[in-house]
Order: sequence, then structure tokens, then C-alpha cells
Amino acid sequence: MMRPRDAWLSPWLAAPLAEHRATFIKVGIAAILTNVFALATSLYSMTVYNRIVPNNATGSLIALSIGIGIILVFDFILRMLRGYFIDVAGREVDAKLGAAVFKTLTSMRLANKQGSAGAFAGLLREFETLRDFFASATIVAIVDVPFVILFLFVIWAIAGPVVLVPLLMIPVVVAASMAVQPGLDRMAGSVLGLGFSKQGVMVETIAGLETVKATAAGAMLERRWQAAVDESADTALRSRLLSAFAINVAASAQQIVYVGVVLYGVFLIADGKLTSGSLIAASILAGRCVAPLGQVAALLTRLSGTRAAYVRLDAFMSAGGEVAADANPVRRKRLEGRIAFRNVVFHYPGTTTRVLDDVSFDIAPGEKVAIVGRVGSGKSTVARLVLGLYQPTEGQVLIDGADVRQLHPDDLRRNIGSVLQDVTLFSGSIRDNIALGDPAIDDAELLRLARVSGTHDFVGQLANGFDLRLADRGEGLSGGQRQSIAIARALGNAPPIFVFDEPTSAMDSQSENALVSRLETELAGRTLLLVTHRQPLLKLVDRIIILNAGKIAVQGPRDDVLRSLATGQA
Ligand SMILES: Nc1ncnc2c1ncn2[C@@H]1O[C@H](COP(=O)(O)OP(=O)(O)OP(=O)(O)O)[C@@H](O)[C@H]1O
Repeated sequence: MMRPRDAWLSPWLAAPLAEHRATFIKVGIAAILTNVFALATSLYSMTVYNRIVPNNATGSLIALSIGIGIILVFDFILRMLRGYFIDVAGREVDAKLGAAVFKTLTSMRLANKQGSAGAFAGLLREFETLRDFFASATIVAIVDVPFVILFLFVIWAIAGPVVLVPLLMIPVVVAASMAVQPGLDRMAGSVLGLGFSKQGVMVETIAGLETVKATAAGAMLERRWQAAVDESADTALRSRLLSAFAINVAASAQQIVYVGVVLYGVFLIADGKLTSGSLIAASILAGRCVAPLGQVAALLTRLSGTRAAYVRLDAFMSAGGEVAADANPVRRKRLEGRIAFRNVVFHYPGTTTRVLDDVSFDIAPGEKVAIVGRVGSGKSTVARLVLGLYQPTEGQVLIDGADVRQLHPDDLRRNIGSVLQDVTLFSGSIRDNIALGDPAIDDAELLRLARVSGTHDFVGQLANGFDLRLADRGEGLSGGQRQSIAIARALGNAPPIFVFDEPTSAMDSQSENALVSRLETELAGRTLLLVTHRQPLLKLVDRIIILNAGKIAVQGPRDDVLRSLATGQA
């Protein structure tokens, strides 16, 4: 979502707002009418004091009051409608923006992921700041501003020089609002500079609570938390003080204008240059001149925070997802299962170490290959590249002859059943975690997947079986149990390719052996790329590739490689 240089807002924000253009226009019209009605109320007071009171014209008073009564009813209805329109539009903008932010999150390139989970959680707050700004009635206050000129003009028309009082106060209010802006901007920006954000520390602590307790890391995290709280509380306090200054100047200005108008007006009345009716009308209108400026001052104090939130959210939204907006990815419903690496060089974003250095290999459809090697030799990275989670720095990763960069990520991942090294389950039932909401996985299929993966062995012993609800990240299950659920999930929908990264590292050897023999039949005819340290799993493969510091050290048929390893030749 690139933004043309001169565009005011990026499309992700401009589009949902533009959709509600009609609503904003309606709200604007309602605001205009409310202002006109305000004019009517002040003129009503003037007429009553100037004409009705001196002449005791009760009949006219009743007629006038009925008129003003009707106006007040309309005014009430318009205010209600204005609020309603804003709320309805706000809800829809909220839903659309929320959906766009979430979609961007799930389709972002991992290479663009910077910062912790907590920093990402912070995006939600930015989003709410932005939503509150655009979808709140406050923004409509801007509509009242042009009316200030009309009101000044009417004051001048009915009360002559009295208009000088609001005219002198307006620059004071505007100046106070402008004066606090740079400070507010600085503080809104300084939140960016916080070493540890509150969300960051909180999310990291919750996610790793067990480790935090077990390793007594609590004290360190508490210090980080305290530092983050102190810094953000300081910034919030200072920006609140600045905002309050601007808002209170506006509030006081309104009172000063009222008193000033009355004071000055009385002298004019004494000189016979003003009637008391006109003075009352002028004092009401003078209040209406300053009030919108007060609202705008309040709005401006939120502008800095909103602008900062927008900049941060925009950087995230505009970073570009896995599929560029102008890309035309190759669509393949069903892949055959051929994998090829062609002179692949890879380093992780922001680093210069070659994690993979000129790696080339071919895996035919249905072939099963294990990648083995020492810790940190780049095995998991090979798996990540096949899944298109990262893109090679140089060279190509081809699936069925197509570059993974060109294949649509949805097609790629639907065709690959994967189990990654760190198995992550989601909150919800075991059933949810295996089927992931896919209606094609019915009860019979679920049971079959559970049998093959070994999930059935322990789910069968649980009281509520597949409907057992798991806490976040599958807490409540053992590591091996989590892995077996992840295997069931990968086998679902019978994809032609499997990428398994240490799928049994937390299993006992009995479970592992049983799993291997069940997988032998299940994987027949499908491609398997298996990252492993475990001997029993090698039964599944035809070929072994040994990686050493990012380079292929040895590759060949399984038994040959194992034999050469045993004799110490590899
Ligand atoms: N997200 C990342 N950002 C930066 N560097 C990374 C990232 N992930 C891995 N690395 C680095 O890349 C190298 C290879 O990592 P990889 O996970 O592929 O190793 P591995 O062979 O699978 O190791 P293990 O057997 O421990 O799983 C390591 O040196 C690691 O430090």
C-alpha cells in the first residue's frame, strides 16, 4: 500500500473514512444547523428584551417562544442524529481498520518483523488512538470554527464595538494551543524512544511466566517494568499538564469574554449606544465564538498523539505484505512436491553472517530427505525457506519449478504440512488446533489424524477428549503431546509436501518408534524434508544431506551416509 507523496492519508486509513464521506457530510450539515439555531436563540433573547419587555407584548412572546421551542426540539433531534451518525460510522471504520491491521499482521513478511511481541501489542493502542480521533464527535467541532466569523459579524451588527472583546481573546486561545504543540509533539514522539515499553515487558513476562519463575528472572523484569512505567508516566504527566494549559486557557477565555462583553456593554448602554437586549444577545454569541476554539484546542492536544500513532501504524501498514500489491503471484491449487535449492545464500535481515552458503540440492516428488548437522548449521533455515517464511538473499528456492517468491503464499502453505521446532498451539480445543477451522476435517478424519500422529493415545484418556480446551500456546499439555497435535495438524488435508523440523524432540523413544512406523504408510508418495538429530526418524528418509556451517558437507542415499558416518569418513 504505497502512498502517493502528496496524499494526506495512506489508503488503509483514507479508504474506510472516504466510504463514510456521506455520513461526515450529514454530520457537518447537522452542525451547521445547530449553529444557525444558536443564532436564533440569541436573537430571541434580544427581541424579548428590546421589544417584548418594554411593550409588555405577551401575545408576541408566546408566538416567539413557540417558534424557539420548535427550534430547540429540532436542535435536540439534530444533536442526537449527529451523535448517532458518528457512532455508526465510527463502528464501521473501527471494524474495517481493525480487519486491515490484523490482515497486515498475518500476511507480513517475517523479514520485516522488528521488535518484540510487546511492541506489536502496542500497535493495538495506536490503532485505538487513531480510531478514537477519527470516529469521535470531537472532530466535528471543526465544523463550528467558520461560524466564529459569522457570530463575530452578527455581534458587530447588533452591538458594534463590543465585538472587540471576543476578537481580542481569540488570538490568545489560538496562541496558547499553538504554543503547546511542539512540546506535545516531542512527547508523543519520545514514546518511540523508550527502551522497554510497558507492553513489551508485560507480554514477554506473561509468555514466559514459567521460565521467569523457574529462573528467578522476575527481579530483572520488574526493574524493566518499573523503568518503563516511570518513563511513560513522566511523559504522560508532562503532556497532560501541557494539554490542560491550552484547554484551561480556552475555558477561562470564555468566562473573560462573557464578563468583558457585559462590562463594556454596560458603558455603551449608559452612553445610549446599546440596548440591554442587544447586550444579552451579544454575550450569548460571544460565548459561542470562543467555545469552538476551546474544543479545537482540546482536539489539537490530541493531534500530536494521533499523528504519532498514525506514523507508527502507517510504517507497519505500508511495509508491504508477502504479496506485493502489484504482484501477480503464480496460483497452483495442487503441487506435485518437487523442491530445489539453486545456489542459495541466505543471511537473516539485519545480520551479515551467511547462515546458508551456496546450498544446492534437488528433492523429487515423493522423495524423503533428512537434513542433519550440528547446532546452528542452518537446518531450520532450510525449512523456513521452503515454507517461504524468508526469501533467499541470493539464488533460488524452487517448488515444482516455480520460485517460492512467485508462488502465492496461500497455495504454498496449503500444500505443505509443517511441524516447526517450536510447536505453538492456540487457545481453544484440541479439535480446533488440529482442524484449524477447516470444515473438510470431519470427526472421522480427525480421529484418523489423531491415530496416525499419536494424539489419540493421550486424548483417549482425557475426560473430554478432543474438546479439552487448551490455554494459550497449548499450556496444560506436555511437550511431546503438543508435538503430536502439531503432527496431526500437518497431516490434515493430505498435502503433497511435508516439512518437519525436529518433530519428535520431546517424545519418548517408544512413542517415537510407534509414530515412525505409522508415518511410513501415511507419507508414502509424498515429499518429506525432515530436519532432525534423531536416529529413529531417519528410517523415514531415502537420502541424507549433512549441513556444516551453512554448506552441504555430504549428501547421498541414507544408508551410504550413515555407513560413512559410522566409519568416520563423513
Ligand atoms: N530469526 C533469526 N534472526 C537472526 N539469526 C537467526 C535467526 N534464526 C536463526 N538465526 C541464526 O542462524 C543460524 C542457523 O540457525 P538455524 O535455526 O537454521 O540452525 P539449526 O541448524 O536449525 O540449529 P538447531 O539444531 O539448534 O535447531 C544460527 O547461527 C542462528 O543464530
